[in-house]
Amino acid sequence: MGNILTKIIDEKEIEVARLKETGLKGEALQVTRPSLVEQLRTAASMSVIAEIKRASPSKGEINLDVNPVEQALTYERNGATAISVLTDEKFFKGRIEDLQQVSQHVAIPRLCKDFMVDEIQIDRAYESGATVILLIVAALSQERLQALYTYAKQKGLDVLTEVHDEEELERALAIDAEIIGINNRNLKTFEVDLAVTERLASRLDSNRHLIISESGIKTVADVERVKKAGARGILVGETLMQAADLPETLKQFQLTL
Ligand SMILES: O=P(O)(O)OC[C@@H](O)[C@@H](O)c1c[nH]c2ccccc12
Repeated sequence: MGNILTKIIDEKEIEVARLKETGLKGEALQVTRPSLVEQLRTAASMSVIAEIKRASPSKGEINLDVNPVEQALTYERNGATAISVLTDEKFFKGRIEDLQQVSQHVAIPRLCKDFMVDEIQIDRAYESGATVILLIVAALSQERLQALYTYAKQKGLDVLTEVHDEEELERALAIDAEIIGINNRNLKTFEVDLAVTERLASRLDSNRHLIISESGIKTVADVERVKKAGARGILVGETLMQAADLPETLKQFQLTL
């Protein structure tokens, strides 16, 4: 306890209370909503979920001046499977408006990357054009995990269920999660190790579960490594936000499966 994840979750509870007071728009953006599951299942090459990430608690500033729409369009043009938009303001310097704008400009799936603790955040993500939400197993009781998962699926959203160790993986399997994100970064200590993907993916049937390796992917060798472990997709933020040649880097990561 006393780690960054607990701190973020405490902050989210406050944000949710505020959100409930203000209320939502009550109308969703009229945008196409392609299925990420479908894309992952049929892809012949490594799927890249490319992230819009200005800053993070572990790295500080990453790219504060980014234009989210321009960045998302570059991702889409160069073969990204989906766009991940960090919408947390306090710790990641994102905003929900980034997701709204990106959703109006790209046709590929959009992941609302935030710390979901309440249904109202899922409603807001949907209104803002998301097609996928993230659920972090470490941040939720089993009961809340199940409830939020069911709620999101009922709205037609895909769910990326994030795990970091064996116990969390068991909990993800218990709710029958289909897309499993293995986070190489420990959200409590910030330590990054691609061996986490290797260890946890070896416990999964990669035909049944869609495995996404998340965080710390920097080189084509890293992509090779998680591909060998059974990943169908990778979630990449920092490396793409800081790439000297973004189109080239992004294309290189799309290894044939
Ligand atoms: O910038 P990286 O190391 O490529 O990581 C991207 C993504 O995996 C990371 O942003 C992330 C994974 N899970 C999260 C949960 C909350 C916030 C952020 C994350």
